[in-house]
Amino acid sequence: MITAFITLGLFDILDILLVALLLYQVYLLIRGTVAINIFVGLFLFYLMWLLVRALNMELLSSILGQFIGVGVIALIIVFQQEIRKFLLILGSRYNVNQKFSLQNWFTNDEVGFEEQEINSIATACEHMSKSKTGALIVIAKNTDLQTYADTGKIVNSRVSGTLLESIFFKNSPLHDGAVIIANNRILAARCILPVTDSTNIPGSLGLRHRAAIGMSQATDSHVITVSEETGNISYIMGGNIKVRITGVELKKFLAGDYSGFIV
Ligand SMILES: Nc1ncnc2c1ncn2[C@@H]1O[C@H](COP(=O)(O)OP(=O)(O)OP(=O)(O)O)[C@@H](O)[C@H]1O
Repeated sequence: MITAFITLGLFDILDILLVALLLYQVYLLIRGTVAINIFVGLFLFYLMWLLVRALNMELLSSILGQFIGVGVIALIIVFQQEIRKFLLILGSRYNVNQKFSLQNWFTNDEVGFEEQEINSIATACEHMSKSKTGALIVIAKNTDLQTYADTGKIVNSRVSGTLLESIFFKNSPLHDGAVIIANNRILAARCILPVTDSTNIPGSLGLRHRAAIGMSQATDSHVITVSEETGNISYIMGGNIKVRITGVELKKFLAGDYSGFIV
């Protein structure tokens, strides 16, 4: 044991750091969800197995060992959704599709949000906030949102504040569900988003906000909500929600997160 510590090399330290980083990322991913309880349960189970093995309790250790033996498969089944989310975030953060796309190597036409479009989204949200018109707007980054757009009605129109307001107008046939903005266009309306299973969301926030948080966890897109009940504007990204923001703050967030961004 002591020898092992004495021969601790550079790669061992790197190994430990990488495992710590991995565990931290897993913690960030499952923090606030029911998965954290399962994770703690499994960890305690593993510690117990180590303990009974160290105490040479043959029978118990072989029974627990049987479970540990199929542990990896059980982990994949239990954490199926989290593993999917982790790979999705990893894939879209170091983006695969766009950074390495041949098109980017040969063309220089970055399609970012123009200030005018950011302003029109923010102004529409301000108007809807004043009139207490509920809204749910997803703005794509790297992740392809076509599967989500397919759950609604395709609009495929230039980003316009007036159009956003008309879509969410209470009597409009498209007002229910979410609008998805991608590639600088309003791609679809009436879309259904995945609802988060996080347990640490204030009870005052209903399904619209839970769907916005869920979408920001499942993809790298950022989401805006306007509450029908309070008129509050919220900005959601990576599972975190900034509630009660002003139109000016919304413009600032959008400008920071999307200006010059290849969408
Ligand atoms: N999974 C979902 N995907 C897309 N839109 C959804 C989803 N869930 C709810 N919504 C939209 O949110 C609307 C309001 O839902 P709800 O009142 O439960 O949410 P809320 O967070 O309390 O919103 P508000 O503060 O506006 O009342 C629904 O009518 C629907 O348009």
